[in-house]
Amino acid sequence: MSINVYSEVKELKRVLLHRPGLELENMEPDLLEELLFEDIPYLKKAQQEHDYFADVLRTNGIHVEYITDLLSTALSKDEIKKEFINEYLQLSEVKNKYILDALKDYLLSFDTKNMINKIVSGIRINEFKLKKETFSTKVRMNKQFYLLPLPNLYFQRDPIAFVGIGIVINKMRTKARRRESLFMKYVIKYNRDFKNTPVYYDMNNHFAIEGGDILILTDKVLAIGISQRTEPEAVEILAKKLFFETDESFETILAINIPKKRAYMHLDTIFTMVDTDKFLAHSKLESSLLVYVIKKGDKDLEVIEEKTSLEKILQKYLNNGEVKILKCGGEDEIAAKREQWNDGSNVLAIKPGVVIAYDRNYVTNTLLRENGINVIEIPSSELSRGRGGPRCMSMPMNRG
Ligand SMILES: NC(=O)NCCC[C@H](N)C(=O)O
Repeated sequence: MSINVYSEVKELKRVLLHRPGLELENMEPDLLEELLFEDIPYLKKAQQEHDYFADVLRTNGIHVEYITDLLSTALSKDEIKKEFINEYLQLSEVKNKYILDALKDYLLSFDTKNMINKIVSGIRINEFKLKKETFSTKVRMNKQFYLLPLPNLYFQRDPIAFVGIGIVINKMRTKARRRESLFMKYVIKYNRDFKNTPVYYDMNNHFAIEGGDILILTDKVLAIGISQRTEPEAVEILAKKLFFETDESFETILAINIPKKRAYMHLDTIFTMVDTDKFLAHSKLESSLLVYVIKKGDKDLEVIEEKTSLEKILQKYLNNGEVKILKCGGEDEIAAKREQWNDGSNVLAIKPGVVIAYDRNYVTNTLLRENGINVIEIPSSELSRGRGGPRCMSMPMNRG
């Protein structure tokens, strides 16, 4: 099934996930801030919740793929495995030659699937002994991990984005997540099912962009958050690529300037599309917005600034007078803050008007239902501790 994503809400046919694993158990309180977590999910329950999510998708006829399986197929030959490990260790900034060599040997001692699991879960200092110890290895090893875990990998929305028939391989803003994009880079390069997928942005670019900031509103209009994680230069590079170097149908990018703070981490933390004319947003979103409208000019990008309400801007550029924005938590201020904290604004549309949402955000879910949206709830005690919802946990590859 080819890559085809020209909408946020059209029928979802194929989606990419990562089932959380031992990487969650390699977090401890002193590492949380660096690893972008506020709490430690209980792995067994997080896996049950995630399996429930995947089952809901399958029950609705959606083909679920796991990133670790796709990578495992891509790393089918020894020399590709070695190339991947080299690049991964480089990105992990392992500089000491003795440690580097030991890590390469250690990783290559596993079969491909277990090697990938090791890379995701992280490698503790007490897992193996170095053949040679020196002053510098001693100093370097005065910590808990050779390689830190990738606990955010279950948020598959962020390291990449499928756009149209192509892929944006993201340069992640934080060191904690930078290595995640490498997984898809190798899938595109070496997994034959993906060999014709054009790459619209590469992780080697200097400027950060994350998939949670990229929303495909229609086949003509994208919304991209300029956020804590996505820089304007990256938006500019992507806009030029899409408009001038591809045959994609996109004509307009609404670059939405959102507050640069954790509570507004990505555009999809505060704003998701639930139907062709309905959106769900942070209750305080509208007052704080400046939107740059980027269009394809004759030779260069044309940019104008819009400062009216987001509803009006969407009505104008989606050419749809009916656009309505529902507020996370409704009119109850405490519920709005509580449910926003638990990713109430972050739902995944699987068809126009049908969304998957966390069960704990019941005020928002009721409001959605009152507005004609069919809400499928999934359990959320543990998954929500990573500060991402159903949209963050999934990367659509095909929407019909
Ligand atoms: N698109 C999203 O908002 N993804 C959620 C990412 C949460 C993760 N703990 C992070 O801080 O990157």
